[in-house]
Amino acid sequence: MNHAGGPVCIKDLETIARGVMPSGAWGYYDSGANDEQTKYSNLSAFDEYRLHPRYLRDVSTVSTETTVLGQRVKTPLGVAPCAMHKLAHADGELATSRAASGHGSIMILSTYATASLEKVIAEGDGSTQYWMQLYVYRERRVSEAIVRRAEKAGFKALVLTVDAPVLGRRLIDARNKFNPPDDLVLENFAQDKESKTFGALFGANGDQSLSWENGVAWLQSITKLPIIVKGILTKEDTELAIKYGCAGVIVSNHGGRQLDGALSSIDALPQVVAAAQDKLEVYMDGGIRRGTDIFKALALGARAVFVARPVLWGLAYKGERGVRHALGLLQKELELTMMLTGTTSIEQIDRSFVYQPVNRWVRYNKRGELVAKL
Ligand SMILES: Cc1cc2nc3c(=O)[nH]c(=O)nc-3n(C[C@H](O)[C@H](O)[C@H](O)COP(=O)(O)O)c2cc1C
Ligand SMILES: O=C(O)C(=O)c1ccccc1
Repeated sequence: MNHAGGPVCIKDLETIARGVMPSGAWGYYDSGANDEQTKYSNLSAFDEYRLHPRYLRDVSTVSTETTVLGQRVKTPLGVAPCAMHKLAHADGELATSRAASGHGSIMILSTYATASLEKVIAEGDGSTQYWMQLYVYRERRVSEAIVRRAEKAGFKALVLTVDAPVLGRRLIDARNKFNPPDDLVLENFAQDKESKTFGALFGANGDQSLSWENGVAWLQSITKLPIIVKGILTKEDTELAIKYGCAGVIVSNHGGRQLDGALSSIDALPQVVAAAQDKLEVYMDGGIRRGTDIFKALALGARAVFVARPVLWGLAYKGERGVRHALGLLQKELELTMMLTGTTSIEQIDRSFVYQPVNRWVRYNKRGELVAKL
């Protein structure tokens, strides 16, 4: 592929990132769990929804402004939490933060970031909301310390990831025997060399006995920040999130990296939206690579969406400028989709703009190529 004129879509960025990243780090970013069924179905499920455009509606001005947790954001497209941005570029999360800040939406910072949360938020210009992602440790003091720092630094919400009581098995990483390089520092909590292996992060430190009571209710008891639960795929868990006073849920399967065979995010979204009944906000991530994907998720009831791998690919391509490029491409594609569907504001995007996936006829093969299925 010729990228001389610069990448024109997220797929181009993926190809470039694959070419420039060391194979171990690339494998870690790219991989899904086991057979990667869920990773691929996050992508192919979007293709099964078709759009229903309306015309002659004056689309000369389009705005993507909306509100999230009661605050205005320029766009409903944010950055999902990802561990270790420094695997992609030496500027790591600081570069991502500067790019996200210009973009004016939300950046969720991973507990396993390679820059401290104070430094990351200091790169923001005030137009972006920062949310802190948490893995809750057996040693609650460690998690509480991160909560206190996030509160003090100005983070607007806590995002509790619930789909990783144990790390999913990623075969590429197993083959590469991949572990974070020694010189990467996870700056948000103290660790020694041994405790930085993936096994230790999730085994020794993580709390596999985490529950709604000792996790979510505990967190509610120690902070006033809104709590968002990330990794919800069912109406039952959405009802529990309401019962436990959460401000929002992120419909997500962790980019297909945890339970292989889990429902794709876009397919899980409608049941979560139905159960939410406007009692909490519903966001989603997983497989967003096009403006049309964002539009479909909004049409099915998401208040905002998040992207992970496209941001990492942008970072690998050109640091801050690369992330700007990735977010800019998606933003432009969203605006184009709005104009071509006859929608000029986010509120106008509703279910009437998507067809239900009655014909499940599009599939990707393992190489990510489109194959039609009867
Ligand atoms: C390399 C990588 C690291 C991730 N690290 C975290 C993490 O630290 N915490 C978390 O909640 N989710 C993590 N995720 C999951 C993402 O937040 C997100 O749910 C998912 O990747 C979205 O799908 P997408 O990559 O198709 O956009 C990670 C994903 C990737 C690809
Ligand atoms: O890779 C992931 O999906 C993830 O959440 C993670 C974070 C830190 C270490 C290992 C895995």
